[in-house]
Amino acid sequence: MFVVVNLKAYPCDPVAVAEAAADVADETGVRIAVAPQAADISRVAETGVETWAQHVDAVDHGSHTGSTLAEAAAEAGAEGTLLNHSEKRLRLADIDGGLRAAERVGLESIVCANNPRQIAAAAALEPDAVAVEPPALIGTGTPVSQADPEVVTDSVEAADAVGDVDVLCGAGISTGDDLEAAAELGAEGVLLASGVAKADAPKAALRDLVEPIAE
Ligand SMILES: O=C[C@H](O)COP(=O)(O)O
Repeated sequence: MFVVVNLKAYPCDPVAVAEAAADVADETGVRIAVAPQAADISRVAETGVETWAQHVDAVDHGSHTGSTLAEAAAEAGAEGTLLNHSEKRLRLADIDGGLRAAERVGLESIVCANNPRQIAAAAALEPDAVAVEPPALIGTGTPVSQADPEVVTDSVEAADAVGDVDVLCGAGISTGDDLEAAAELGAEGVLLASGVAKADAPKAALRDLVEPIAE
C-alpha cells in the first residue's frame, strides 16, 4: 500500500510532518510520501521523505508566469505529482499535458477523480495511478472506504478495464481500520490530508494509519 499525505495549504509545519513520515516509513517499511506546497518541496525532500508535488502545469520552459514547471519540481526533489485534485480541477487537455510534463522529467503521477466514470477517463491518459475521492467526503473524517465502498470497488473495476494502473482512494481516511478497509476493497494506496496535516501528533496518526500493514 502506498500512503500519500497531501498537506494542501494547511497551516502545519511541513518539515515536522515530513520528518514524522520519514521515521514511520523507516520503522514500518510502508511507502509514505508527503505532498507539500510547491515552495516547500525542497526543504521537505531534504528530510529524506518521499516528496511529491501537489500539481505540475502542462508547460515547458518559457514564458509561463505563475506556473509550476515539472522540471523545477523535480529539481527541488519531487519524485511524483498529483494532478486534477478536486481542489485543483483541470481541463482534460491540462491533465494530459501535466502527465506528459511529469513523464518528461521522470515524475510518477497520480490523477485524482471523483467517481468510477472519471477514473476510467483518467486511466485512459496512462498515469501511473489514479485516486478516487468523492468530494463530499473530503475533510469530513468519514472515510470513503466505509461510507461508500462501492465507489472504490467500482473504480478499481473501471480502471482495470482500461489498463494497468494502480488505484488509490481518498477522502476522510485517517485510521488503520480505514486503510485496511481500502485495501480489502482493492485499493493499492490511500491519499489523505487532514488526518495527518491537522493532527496534534502527526507521527502517532501515521503510526496508527499504517499499523495494519507495517512489516
Ligand atoms: O488529498 C487528500 C484528499 O483531499 C482527502 O483529504 P482528507 O484526508 O482531509 O479527507
